[in-house]
Amino acid sequence: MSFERAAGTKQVKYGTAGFRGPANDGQMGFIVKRSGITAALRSRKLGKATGLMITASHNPVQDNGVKVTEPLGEMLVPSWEGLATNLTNADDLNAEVEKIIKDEEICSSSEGLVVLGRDTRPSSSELSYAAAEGIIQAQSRSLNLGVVTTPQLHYLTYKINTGTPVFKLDLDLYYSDFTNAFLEITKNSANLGNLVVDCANGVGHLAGAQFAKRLESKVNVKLTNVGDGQLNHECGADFVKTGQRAPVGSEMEEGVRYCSVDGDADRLVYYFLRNGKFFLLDGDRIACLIATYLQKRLGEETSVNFGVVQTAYANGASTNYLSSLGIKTVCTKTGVKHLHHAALDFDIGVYFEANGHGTVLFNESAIGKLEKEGQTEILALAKLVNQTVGDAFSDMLAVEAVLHLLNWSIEDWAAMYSDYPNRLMKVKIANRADIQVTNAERTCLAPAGLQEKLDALVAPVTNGRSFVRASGTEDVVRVYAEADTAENCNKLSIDVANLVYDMANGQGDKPSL
Ligand SMILES: CC(=O)N[C@H]1[C@@H](OP(=O)(O)O)O[C@H](CO)[C@@H](O)[C@@H]1O
Ligand SMILES: [Mg+2]
Repeated sequence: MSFERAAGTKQVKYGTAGFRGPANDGQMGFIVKRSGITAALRSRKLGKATGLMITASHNPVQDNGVKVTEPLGEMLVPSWEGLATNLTNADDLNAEVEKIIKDEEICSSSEGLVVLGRDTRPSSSELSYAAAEGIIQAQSRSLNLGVVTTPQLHYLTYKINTGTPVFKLDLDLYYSDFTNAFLEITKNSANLGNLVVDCANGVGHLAGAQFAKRLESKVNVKLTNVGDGQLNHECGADFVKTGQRAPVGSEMEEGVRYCSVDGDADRLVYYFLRNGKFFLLDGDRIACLIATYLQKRLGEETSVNFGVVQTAYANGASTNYLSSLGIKTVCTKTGVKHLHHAALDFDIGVYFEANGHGTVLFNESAIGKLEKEGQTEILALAKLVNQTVGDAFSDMLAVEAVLHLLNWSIEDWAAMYSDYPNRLMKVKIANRADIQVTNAERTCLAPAGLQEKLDALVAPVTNGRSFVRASGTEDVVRVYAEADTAENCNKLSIDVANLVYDMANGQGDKPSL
């Protein structure tokens, strides 16, 4: 694999999920190497360690990708996304690096530190050499964690910047922090029963095995899709959420809780058999479960300001459920960095994308108020969630803990509300940049006139809701529709998809179900 960029190579853009693409078309080597340079320069600029994760998450095994992490585990700041894009597309790499060093006033004698991790894809190991090459070239050291989940990389990057010495940085820190928090919260509980975890044939099986062993006294965890099949193929959180069905390898039984993580273990969805039928509990439900718990425990007199952050893809029934309880909700653009940012406006911000990516953030003021109000249980929960980023395993432990604390079965959780029938479609158009949106992606500005026509299609449909936006990770326009019945929902989504196809230079076959 070459780590150099050939002149004239097509331009790439650092997007919602960093850089992603096929692992074997000759591009990913230089993209990852140059991301190593970006992460190193960012580290030198801040005088703190940054992180670099090689993964393409839920994408097929042939793909790969790379993302840079800020020192406290957040996603790369937007201004540096632009620098990452320029650096990766530069014909003259040295000149671009010099330009960034000058513009960002990076001290020439500074040295960076980049915490490096990778998933289990066959291409990831070689790509980590590309990353290391870039990091060294940019006058920095790399600390290679080897094969880790994305949230483990974020968490350990955070740890190294908050006092843990490099020589003590170890995955055991991650496992013990979260298992200790779980054991503390559940110390008075009996065994919590059976939980089957689909590991998507990815890196999650390593984390899953550790948690299963460390928590065996409390919950009987059984792992499936542990690397014996193809990564993300007919399994994993994305497959289960999109297809609304169980992954391969799950002969589902009544009375058992099931969950799936994705290829890099930062997304989680639950499911179970309800009256013999598959029933999905997605990111919206996880957010609602945690918010319900917080509201019950905080009570009416609390000074803690908490709320839930969603995107337009959140099922309308979940938003209605939260507002019926008087819980504040905010809608942001798609992409966890937007949700994370909005969640910081609350003392306790619960944020989840419908697809199962999310976490709960507790700010300093929340911790102070919780201590004053004697909320030891919620303080224990704050230690159980990985606040750096969405983390499938920490979220799984949080769900298990909250169900226990509420004394709820998975049936009780499912009974919170009934999802409105919904459908997500993809439409291929000549240039997806032609679709311009605003209002947290719920209103389309261009092409001119599209929104008015879309409104006219939605107006007659009971509980109808629909919006369109260009994907940040695929070359498609996404069409979302919701309605009172599956039939109305299907019709609305097809109508809106055809509207986009007709008004925005649709390519290939006309959309159909
Ligand atoms: C509808 C949907 O699920 N969109 C996903 C998807 O983004 P798009 O911009 O829609 O391609 O990938 C993102 C990165 O994983 C994730 O944050 C987001 O929720
Ligand atoms: Mg992922």
